[in-house]
Order: sequence, then structure tokens, then C-alpha cells
Amino acid sequence: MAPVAVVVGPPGAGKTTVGEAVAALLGVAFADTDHLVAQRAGKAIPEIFFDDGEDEFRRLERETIAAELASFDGVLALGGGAVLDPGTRDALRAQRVVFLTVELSDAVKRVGLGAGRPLLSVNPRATLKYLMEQRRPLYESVATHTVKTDGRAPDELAAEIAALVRAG
Ligand SMILES: Nc1ncnc2c1ncn2[C@@H]1O[C@H](COP(=O)(O)OP(=O)(O)O)[C@@H](O)[C@H]1O
Ligand SMILES: O=C(O)C1=C[C@@H](OP(=O)(O)O)[C@@H](O)[C@H](O)C1
Ligand SMILES: [Mg+2]
Repeated sequence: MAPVAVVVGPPGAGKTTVGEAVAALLGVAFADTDHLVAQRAGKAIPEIFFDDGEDEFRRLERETIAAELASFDGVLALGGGAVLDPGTRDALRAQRVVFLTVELSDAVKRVGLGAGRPLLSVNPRATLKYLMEQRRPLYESVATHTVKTDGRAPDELAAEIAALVRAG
């Protein structure tokens, strides 16, 4: 069993929002690894970073993704930093992976002051710029499809991605 699609991209790309809409259009389940990690830890993501550190968050994230790739058959949205892990990138090579791209200006507007995203809680624009530059090659290395999201509504993007999945 494998997800019908895995959604990757930087914070603010719309992985959670668009991924959920794609699942609804396809009539399949939706899961977001951030949500699953928080559930597993019994606390919200900023609390995990604060209490336990980023390494512990990444460990939970890596294990959660491995488990979902083996057992989940809906649309799976990952956290923006999931692709930093080489084992996760390897596992994604057998999957349909949709990379949602976003330019810095739209990403900054979408994440606002970074509430709920501990890495962006200080200076979101500069941090996002750095994260996006550092990770772009990693997203590209796992993507089977790349979809630009700037200036496009989530519904329109979801329809395009659902069609792409239906087309196999
Ligand atoms: N295509 C879009 N156009 C405008 N706003 C969007 C778009 N996609 C997502 N958003 C908004 O941007 C914010 C971040 O979206 P989210 O789905 O959480 O992104 P991600 O999971 O990639 O970090 C949310 O407030 C969401 O409503
Ligand atoms: O980019 C990152 O390293 C992170 C992105 C977040 O997910 P979104 O990309 O859904 O915001 C979340 O996993 C955590 O705050 C770390
Ligand atoms: Mg998200």
C-alpha cells in the first residue's frame, strides 16, 4: 500500500491546504505528518521544538513518514523540512511526489509571523529565504510533478493535481 500522492514543498507552499482539497476531490483520506507527529508526541509542534528540540521532532517525523508510506493509501502532506532526511528522500523515490513551489513573496504572506512554525518565529522572511534556497534541490530530487502555486487559488491547484493523479 502507498499514498496516491505525497505533497512536498517549503512552508507556505500550501501542502496542508491543497493536499486536503486533492484528497476530497479524489474521495480518499488525507493525512498530514505534522498533525500525526503532534498526535504522537501529545503536544503541538512548537512545544516539541521547545521541550525536546528539533532533532527529536525530526526523529518523530522520519518514523511517522516511514510508517505512513508503508500503510496509508490517501493523500499525504509532509512538513516542509521532511526532505532534509536522506532516508526519507530515498523512500520517496518510489512514490508519486508533488512538489508545490512558491516564490518568497507569496510564501511570506502565507506564513505571516510564523505562528505554529517554530523555525519561522524569528525573522520569517530571511529564514524562509534561506530554507527555500537550501532545500530547493532536495524537493527537486524527489519530485515526480512540480506545480507552481503563486497567485493561484487552492481549489484550482487541487483540481490540477487531482487530474494528474487520475491520469496515473
Ligand atoms: N494557493 C494559495 N493561495 C493563497 N493562500 C494559500 C494558498 N495555499 C495555502 N494558502 C494559505 O497559506 C497558509 C499556509 O498554507 P498551508 O497549507 O499550511 O501550507 P504548508 O502546509 O505548505 O506550510 C494558510 O493560511 C493557507 O490558507
Ligand atoms: O520547514 C520546516 O522545517 C517545518 C515545516 C512545518 O511544516 P509546514 O511546511 O507544513 O509548515 C513543520 O513541519 C515544522 O514547523 C518544521
Ligand atoms: Mg503544512
